[in-house]
Amino acid sequence: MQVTVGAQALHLEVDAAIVDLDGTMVDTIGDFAEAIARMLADLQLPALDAALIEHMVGKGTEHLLRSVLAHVLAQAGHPQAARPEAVARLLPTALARYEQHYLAINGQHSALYAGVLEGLQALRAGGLRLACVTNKPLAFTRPLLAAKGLQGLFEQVFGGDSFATKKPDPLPLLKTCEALGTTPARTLMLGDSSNDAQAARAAGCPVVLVTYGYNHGQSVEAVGADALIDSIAQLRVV
Ligand SMILES: O=C(O)COP(=O)(O)O
Ligand SMILES: [Mg+2]
Repeated sequence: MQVTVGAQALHLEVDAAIVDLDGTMVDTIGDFAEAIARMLADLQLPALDAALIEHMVGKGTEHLLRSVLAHVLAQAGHPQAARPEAVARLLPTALARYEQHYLAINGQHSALYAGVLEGLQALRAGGLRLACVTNKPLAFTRPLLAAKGLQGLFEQVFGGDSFATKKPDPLPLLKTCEALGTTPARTLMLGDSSNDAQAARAAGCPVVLVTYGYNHGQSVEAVGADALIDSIAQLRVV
């Protein structure tokens, strides 16, 4: 079917859409900040400026916690040469504490972006098939989708630990197309960051990015998506 993008001239011939989660459907920075704050307190490490978290989200939990620990140690004046070793030493406990805290607060400090529910429901009603592919661990993803009333929209849900690699590697998108029985060329990637765009390009999927997400704190203008939208409700099946 044909999907139009707001008032733009672009028409996409697609059968399905793969939708990213953090920064695209749900503003989860508050959840990340809370779980990180509790983890750092457990490890008796100083707190992190919450504004920095947005720049570190997008490549999964381990990458996030490595970035957080490196930053906190640097702030505390830990010598640079010894930092990788200190991060590696702290990481297993940090991961365990973080996972426990994240699961306890999942969804409580996060909110759906405007237009997500209506936009996705309209796409579904128009016959577009939907899958969710996130770099978030699956154990965090399913309860969050349920808490925000999104779970029924998706035929397939995959997390950052569902496959051998995460976005920006194309494998999660290729595997999702396989699961849906669609071709990448007719499967739209809808995301908020360069990870989504790079994965889509490498897989051969068209890609539309939202302008309000994280993208490592940088504008999505330069990422090279087929289109940018301010709301998922701008996508329409015609
Ligand atoms: O948890 C992350 O690192 C980001 O997840 P996303 O792929 O849903 O943006
Ligand atoms: Mg995202």
